[in-house]
Amino acid sequence: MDKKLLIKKAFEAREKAYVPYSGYHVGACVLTGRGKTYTGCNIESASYTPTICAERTAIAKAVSEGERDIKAIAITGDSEWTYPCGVCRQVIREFGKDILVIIAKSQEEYREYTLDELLPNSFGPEDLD
Ligand SMILES: O=c1ccn([C@H]2C[C@H](O)[C@@H](CO)O2)c(=O)[nH]1
Repeated sequence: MDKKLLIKKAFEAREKAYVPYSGYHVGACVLTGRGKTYTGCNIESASYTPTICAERTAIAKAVSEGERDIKAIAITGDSEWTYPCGVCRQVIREFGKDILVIIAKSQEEYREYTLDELLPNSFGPEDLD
């Protein structure tokens, strides 16, 4: 897995963030089992609540292209370390507990977690079997 490439793509996606209200830019890049990447940025709305986070933009792009086998997601934002919000953790969880979540401060400095570490004891699709 080319983690550096995922991080680079997340940084590029962050530049596309549409954030007229918060001014807070976030970028994400998903890697799938077939080796494909899908990027996302946050997209805000004048009525605020429809705002979609970068992570969910990237996941929506992957899934809507038929790619549900998500292996990793790299995230970068305007904080030194930008961690995914609770809603995004749950959305990532939908596609697996072992997904690698890379929180990137820069191209060189990043932290790695499994989704299960970020959202322990989670509720997921198996609960509805
Ligand atoms: O993990 C996160 C946290 C926040 N945001 C966005 C939502 C909103 O546009 C802005 C400020 O919350 O950052 C993300 O995209 N991902």
